[in-house]
Amino acid sequence: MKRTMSYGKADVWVYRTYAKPLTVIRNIPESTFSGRNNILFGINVKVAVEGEAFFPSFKDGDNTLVVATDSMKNFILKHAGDYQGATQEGFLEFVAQRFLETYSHMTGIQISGEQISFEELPVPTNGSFEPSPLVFRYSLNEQAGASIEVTREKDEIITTNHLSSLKGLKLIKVKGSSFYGYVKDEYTTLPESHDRPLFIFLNIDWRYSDLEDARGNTPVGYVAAEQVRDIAYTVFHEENSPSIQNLIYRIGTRILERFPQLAEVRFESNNRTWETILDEIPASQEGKVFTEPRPPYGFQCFSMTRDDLESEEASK
Ligand SMILES: O=c1[nH]c(=O)c2[nH]c(=O)[nH]c2[nH]1
Repeated sequence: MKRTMSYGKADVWVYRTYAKPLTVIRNIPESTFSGRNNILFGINVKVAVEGEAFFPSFKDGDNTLVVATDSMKNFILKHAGDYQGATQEGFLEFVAQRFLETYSHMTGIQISGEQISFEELPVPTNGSFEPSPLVFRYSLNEQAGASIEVTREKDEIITTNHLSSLKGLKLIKVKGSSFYGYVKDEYTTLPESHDRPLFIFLNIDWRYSDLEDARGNTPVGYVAAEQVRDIAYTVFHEENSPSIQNLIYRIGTRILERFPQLAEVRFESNNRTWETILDEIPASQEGKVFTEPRPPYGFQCFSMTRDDLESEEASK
């Protein structure tokens, strides 16, 4: 069995100003997103390096070949200035390739990032409002993520894995969700609900058929996390859900329909349905009062490929 052995640096906060803008995005009906100006390109990077050459550092305390993780941090930051592209995926792959080119005893790099989002702020400009090109607001909302694996094989450096993601999307739908018809046995205490305030946390991952689209180097090939977010909330808005399981299936179907360049979509959802405290408020048409649910929470995991889409279309 292959041993686990890697080391690296996490929480490498990279802020690059005036990176190449991300333009030419595929237009989809669910989203007004048309690109990122990348005036601020911020990523929290984690890198892990692999190589048999590091074994003596673990076994014998021999640091001869150890590249200090502090130097890895500097390496990442320095290369943020050299990156010519417009996407997180492209940047991470670029850095990983440079690591293998620079240090011949490294054989594999696993690198991931979470984009730090800075929101545009409208400022009065020529009689209306335009986004300030100078001041941005740090956002604690959902984030775009990416992970890339690059390996040395003989004399070649190849990218062996990639995944893009949207992390921590939190959506509440105040009515129009149900959950009933499930198994009833001696363990069941949950009342059926025909209209619940459905609060969900979503992590969505997607994989491209062709990595060149993920790099952002092909016209309309890149799928922005903002567009995936917009599809997720639009489907939630449009359709009444009988369960989170079915909701994520429908979101996945829509994502695969809109983006033929994707091979796979994966979900991890959390059920954070609010607890109802007051079902009716006197003198209010339909107001209620809710609070946070008590732990524990439920979750769903599901992955879909284009085969699911084809069988979905065949059954229509
Ligand atoms: O959408 C849901 N799916 C479940 O499987 C489940 N189980 C549960 O208790 N509540 C819910 N909600």
